[in-house]
Amino acid sequence: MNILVTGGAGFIGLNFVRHLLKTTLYNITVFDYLTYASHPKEIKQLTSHSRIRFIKGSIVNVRDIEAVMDQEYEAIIHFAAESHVDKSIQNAGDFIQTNIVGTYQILQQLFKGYAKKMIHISTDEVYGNLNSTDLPFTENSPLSPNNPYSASKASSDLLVRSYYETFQLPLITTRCGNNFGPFQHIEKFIPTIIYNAFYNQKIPLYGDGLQVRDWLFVEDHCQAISLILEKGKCGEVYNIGGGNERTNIDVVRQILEMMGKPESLIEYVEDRKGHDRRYAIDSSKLQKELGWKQAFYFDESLKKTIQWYINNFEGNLL
Ligand SMILES: NC(=O)c1ccc[n+]([C@@H]2O[C@H](COP(=O)([O-])OP(=O)(O)OC[C@H]3O[C@@H](n4cnc5c(N)ncnc54)[C@H](O)[C@@H]3O)[C@@H](O)[C@H]2O)c1
Ligand SMILES: Cc1cn([C@H]2C[C@H](O)[C@@H](COP(=O)(O)OP(=O)(O)O[C@H]3O[C@H](C)C(=O)[C@H](O)[C@H]3O)O2)c(=O)[nH]c1=O
Repeated sequence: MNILVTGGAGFIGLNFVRHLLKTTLYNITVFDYLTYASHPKEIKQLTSHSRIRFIKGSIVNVRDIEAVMDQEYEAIIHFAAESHVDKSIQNAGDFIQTNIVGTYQILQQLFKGYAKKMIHISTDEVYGNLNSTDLPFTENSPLSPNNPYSASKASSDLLVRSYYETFQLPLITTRCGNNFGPFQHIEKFIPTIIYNAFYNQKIPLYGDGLQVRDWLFVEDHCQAISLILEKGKCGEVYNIGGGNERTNIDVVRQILEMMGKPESLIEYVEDRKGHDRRYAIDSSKLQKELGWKQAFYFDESLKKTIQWYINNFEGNLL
């Protein structure tokens, strides 16, 4: 059976491709534009595997997508996106193109019958901001995005919803929290902390550092997507959360402690514009309906992640 993974050279996509290789016998096509956030070397290595093929192209370009639609797929797992909030605040153009227009182009291909279903990978950021006393987001929470990245993802979610309702295309949406783990780009928070701490540089902490994120180890995320691929119901949305709410300052302190580095490395800097205060996810639908269970604890996964980055810094691999 064939699976198409868009954005399979990025952080979560690459982890997912490796997860599929380990746990299934699928033939996997990775379709990725190889932007700055991708891992071309890893992808090159993976293509030595007989069950992996790589096609470079953009989801915005119809010809590129058509080149990939040369066989039937059991499913498309759609990760490809511009993913960094700070970048979207500086310039939203690529986010509109890739996340909205790109998703539209992929949806259009589904009419041709090349794929039996598509899982659209989205984010809890589409639900917007929570106060400290609010209950975690459920799949029924209203969409209320606050930055250009999350607005572009919410737009793509609504397109997916409309293509299911209007055309009955076989579509599932997942919304997860902040992922962490190997292969995350250095621009994101946890890799930034590890990198700066490793090189004894100041660690920028936005605003008062009391913003809360709900952290999910990427391997738990991959396992959840596999389960949804196997048992998920078309037309549904599934939240995927780690149940690990932490303030940003606590995450920095924990990493510094694990790395044996001083708290004096922390530098409070200007806050992100439109900075969401808190995200938290209720994953009970996924747990009750599909039997999902997390396999990894936050502290152990964080240690593993730190070690992975240190190995890569020491080997000059990043
Ligand atoms: N990282 C997180 O914490 C997180 C949380 C929630 C949801 N998500 C979602 O998960 C998905 C993957 O996120 P990530 O963190 O792995 O992102 P990433 O930025 O690490 O990787 C994105 C990948 O998409 C590729 N890509 C970008 N534009 C493309 C285009 N036009 N055509 C084809 N490929 C293109 C890039 O080359 C890269 O390999 C995204 O849809 C993101 O919105 C991420
Ligand atoms: C890079 C950086 C970040 N921060 C703060 C900003 C946030 O409150 C938190 C995490 O930031 P990051 O940019 O890593 O992640 P989010 O903005 O929460 O977004 C991430 O999680 C969602 C779900 C996605 O969908 C995004 O794709 C993913 O990038 O740390 C700092 O204080 N300093 C820094 O240098």
